Amino acid sequence: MVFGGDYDTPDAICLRDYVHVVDLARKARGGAENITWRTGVFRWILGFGKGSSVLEVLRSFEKAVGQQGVHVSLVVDGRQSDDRSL
Ligand SMILES: O=c1ccn([C@@H]2O[C@H](COP(=O)(O)OP(=O)(O)O[C@H]3O[C@H](CO)[C@@H](O)[C@H](O)[C@H]3O)[C@@H](O)[C@H]2O)c(=O)[nH]1
Repeated sequence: MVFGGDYDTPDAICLRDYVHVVDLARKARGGAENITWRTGVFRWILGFGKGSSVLEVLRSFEKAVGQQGVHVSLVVDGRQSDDRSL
């Protein structure tokens, strides 16, 4: 189920700045190394710097596992109440 097909985006689907879990882990480790010599509260915002729609992510998934013949059927439903696109 894709939530919302009426966003002001190229394919009308909500955008997020998705980050690969390995990149996230690397940055988290880098951040942890940094705080060993600092005090206080720190906030890091991690992003790839490019938005991708839920639809693009699903199509990329299909392509990545395409040799197994995976196809994701999509149903576009209404937006989730508090969902906002990039
Ligand atoms: O079955 C699904 C699941 C998600 N989505 C959409 O995919 C996008 C990403 O959804 P989700 O993975 O739930 O992430 P966010 O909405 O970005 O929320 C995450 O990021 C928020 C801000 O950091 C946190 O508060 C939430 O707990 C955390 O889930 C959104 O547009 C959803 O509407 C769908 O279309 N279908």
